[in-house]
Amino acid sequence: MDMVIIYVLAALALLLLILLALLYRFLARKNDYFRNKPIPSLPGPLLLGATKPMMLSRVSFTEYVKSTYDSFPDAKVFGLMNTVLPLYVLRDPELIRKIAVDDFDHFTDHRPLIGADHGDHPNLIAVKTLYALNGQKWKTMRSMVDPAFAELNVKGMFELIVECCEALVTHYREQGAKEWDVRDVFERFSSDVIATCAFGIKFNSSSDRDNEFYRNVKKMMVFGNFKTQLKIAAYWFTPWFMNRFGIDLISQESSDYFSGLIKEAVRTREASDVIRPDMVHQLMQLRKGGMVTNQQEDDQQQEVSEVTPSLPKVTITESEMIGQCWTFFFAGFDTVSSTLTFLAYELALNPDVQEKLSAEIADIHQSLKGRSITFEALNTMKYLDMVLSETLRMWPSNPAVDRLCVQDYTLDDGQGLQCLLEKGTGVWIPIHGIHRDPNYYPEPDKFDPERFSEQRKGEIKPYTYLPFGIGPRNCIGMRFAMMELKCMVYYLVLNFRLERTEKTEVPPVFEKGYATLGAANGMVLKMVPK
Ligand code: HEM
Repeated sequence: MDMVIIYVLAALALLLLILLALLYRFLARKNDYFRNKPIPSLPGPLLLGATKPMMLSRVSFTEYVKSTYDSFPDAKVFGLMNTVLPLYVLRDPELIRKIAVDDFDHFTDHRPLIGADHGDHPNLIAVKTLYALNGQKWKTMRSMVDPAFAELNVKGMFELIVECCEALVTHYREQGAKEWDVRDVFERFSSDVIATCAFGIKFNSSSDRDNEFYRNVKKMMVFGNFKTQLKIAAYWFTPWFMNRFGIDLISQESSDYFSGLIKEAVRTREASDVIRPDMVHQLMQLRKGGMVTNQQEDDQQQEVSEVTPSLPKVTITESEMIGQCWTFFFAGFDTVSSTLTFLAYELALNPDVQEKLSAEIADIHQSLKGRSITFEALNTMKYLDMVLSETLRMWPSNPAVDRLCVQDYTLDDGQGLQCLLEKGTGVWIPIHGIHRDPNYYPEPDKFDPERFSEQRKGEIKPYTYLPFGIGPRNCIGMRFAMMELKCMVYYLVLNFRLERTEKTEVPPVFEKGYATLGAANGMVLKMVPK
């Protein structure tokens, strides 16, 4: 009897060994993906691939993109394994154009970084944001929300942003000349703008420092903790499982709080006919009116118009509406606050640039004779635009953007390089590497807004300046972001001189791991009221 048990156990152990060996062989083959490709590639261990240092949070995403970009100075494209996914890293601007613009229909999707909308579980919100949607659902949603980000509608939100800027400078002026962690200053600002523009509620997080909205934002926007990193890994490896069981990136508590705010705003407005020029209003209009589209109907939410049956009328559901307001968090919180943080840092380190910008702002302020800044006046400020453009070149908040290949594609540079990109593989556009490449930007580590002057901006090679991404899937919030950033910089420089202190970390230390650009230890600067 004992012998039987021993045999069974031995057989099971053998079976396990065989399974492990097969798994090892499968993963090893996968990891060897680029061996027979006509392009160079970066080696890496099984499972973590060449992205190991970033996945183990030993380096920041920004540093990782730069070092890998520099690994193959003569290659137009190279390969690396991002965990178990083969990624083609495009170094050549022409190939970037081909993939992200000309042949976009082969690369319409993102990898499932924060989940993929395979089902319609009511718990899931992150996967309903525009960034996470893929395929036809993305196309339909993008064309629906596009008008909300058009110039006229963005301009409608200008006054709301001015109110946030004025509240911020009033508070910090009252504190006198003092050192501040400007990352914290701008995160509070970013949160107030999202509250007023996307959720329809006013907060002043500079003076009311412990308000519930900001507290909830801070709780939610922590992506570095173990639990969240584990969820992100699970979205990559088993997106269908996460969706099937409704496991969202956002905790249930945060989801309930923010969704509740939007539902409440909708109820109040429906009851009172109040019109506020914000995103809730835009999306409510969309819900009421729907949108006529020629796109294929593959979505339960599409209704066929009675008048023109061939043109389905698409409306937005409540959970999709909530998802689009959430987009502001995922896409517009860190991006805006980190750009402002690094802009303030550069102004403190480059007093000549700060002085020139201050002079332009003072001129405009004088011409307004004490009135608040206007949308039109802001857009006449050329030097402000140059300073912001240079900040976004040196410090793009998204160091790289990705695309997922949805149909086999032959990459052809027209000069002998031909390489098959299979469906399911990924593509990276290494923005930070390109922006710091001396071939495109001489002295790339120098903060020099003159690169974007009327005389010199023509020297910038097409497809080498990509802070907002590229092609039909670029940043839909670009206009909104530029307005928000410029408005804040106007008020900041009008009211304060920014100074470097002993506590200012030069160069800055970046947050480690797979995250957008962020100053790990904050960014201490002195704000001296003028
Ligand atoms: C400094 C500010 C910002 C920067 C640098 C920035 C940059 C980017 C980049 C690089 C992408 C990916 C584009 C691509 O893959 O080609 C993106 C996507 C996106 N951004 Fe922004 N962004 C900023 C602010 C905002 C704001 C304020 C919003 C407002 C909601 C926003 C909404 C979005 C959305 C919805 C997407 C996904 C678009 C899609 O997949 O169709 N962004 N952004």
